[in-house]
Amino acid sequence: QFHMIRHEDLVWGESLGQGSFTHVYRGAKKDQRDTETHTTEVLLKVLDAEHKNSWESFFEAASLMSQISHKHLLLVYGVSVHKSKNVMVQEFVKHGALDLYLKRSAVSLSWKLDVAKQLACTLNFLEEKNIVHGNICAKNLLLAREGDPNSDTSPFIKLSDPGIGVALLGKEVVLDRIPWVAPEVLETLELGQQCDKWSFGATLWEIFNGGEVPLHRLDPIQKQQFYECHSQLPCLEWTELADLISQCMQYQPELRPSSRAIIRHLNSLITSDYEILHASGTLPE
Ligand SMILES: N#Cc1ccc(Nc2nc(N)cc(-n3cnc(CCO)c3)n2)cc1
Repeated sequence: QFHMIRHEDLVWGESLGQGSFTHVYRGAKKDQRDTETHTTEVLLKVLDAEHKNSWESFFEAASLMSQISHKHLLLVYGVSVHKSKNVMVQEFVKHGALDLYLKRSAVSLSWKLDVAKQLACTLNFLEEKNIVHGNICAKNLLLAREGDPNSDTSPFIKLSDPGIGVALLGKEVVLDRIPWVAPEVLETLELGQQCDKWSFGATLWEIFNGGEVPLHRLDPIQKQQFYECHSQLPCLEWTELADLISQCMQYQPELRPSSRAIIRHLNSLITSDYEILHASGTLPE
C-alpha cells in the first residue's frame, strides 16, 4: 500500500530526536528521474531495533497517512526495509515540531488562533472520514511555514503520523502521554471516536501556553491520579478559550463537541475583540 524505497537511495543525516520506539534523522532520498538524479530532503523515522516486532503498527501508521491526502497531513514518501532497519521516509517539514518552536519563538494571538483552526479543520477532515489519529499533540504538529506579521503571511502546519498504536505501547508509555491521551483510551488501550477531541484540548493548552509541557511537574503516579480525580488543566485567563479546552477535555467522551462545533467556537474567538483589547492592555490581567 505504499512505495518501497531502496536503502541505497537514502542518505542519512543528523539525529533530530526521538518518538515512542522511534528515532528521527534528517536525510535525503535520491530519485532516478529519467537521466539526472534528484535528491529530495526527507525526514527518516526509524523503528528502534528492540521494538522491531511493532513494525506492522509502525507501517500501519505510515499507510494511514499515505491512504488519505490533505494539505495539513504530512506526506509520507514510502518505507525502506533493509536488514533489521524499518524506516519511514516522510517529507522534511522546514521548521520542525511545533512544541519546540513555541518554546523558542514569540508568536501573536492571531498566529495561535490560525494554527488552532488549521488543526481543527484537519480533525474535521479525519472525523468525516471516520479516521481517528490517536496521537494529537504539539510535538506531532510540524511547522511548514512560520508566517510573518510584517509580510502578513500566516503559519502553516502539518499533522505528523500517529506512530505506534497505543495497544502496542504498553501502559507505562501511554501513562506518560497524560494529559494528551483521552482517559477512556488509557482504560481500554483502544482508540475511540472522540479521543482526538480530548487531545485537541490538551494541544490547544500547549499552543496558548508558549509550548509549556502540561503537568510536566507530575510523576506517572500523580498523572494517573490527575485522571482518577477528574482534574482539569490549569485555566487560561481567556475564559472563552478556557471554555473550549474544558469542553474538549470532558471525561465523558460523548459530551465532547463535534469538530464542526470546535471550528465554530474558534471562529467566534477569532472575531472576538479579545486580541485587540488584550493588545491594548485594556483587559484585566
Ligand atoms: N532545527 C530543526 C528542524 C528539525 C526538524 C525539522 N523537520 C521535521 N520534519 C518532519 N517531517 C518531522 C520532524 N520531526 C521532528 N521531531 C520529530 C519527532 C517528534 O515528532 C519529528 N521534523 C525541521 C527543522
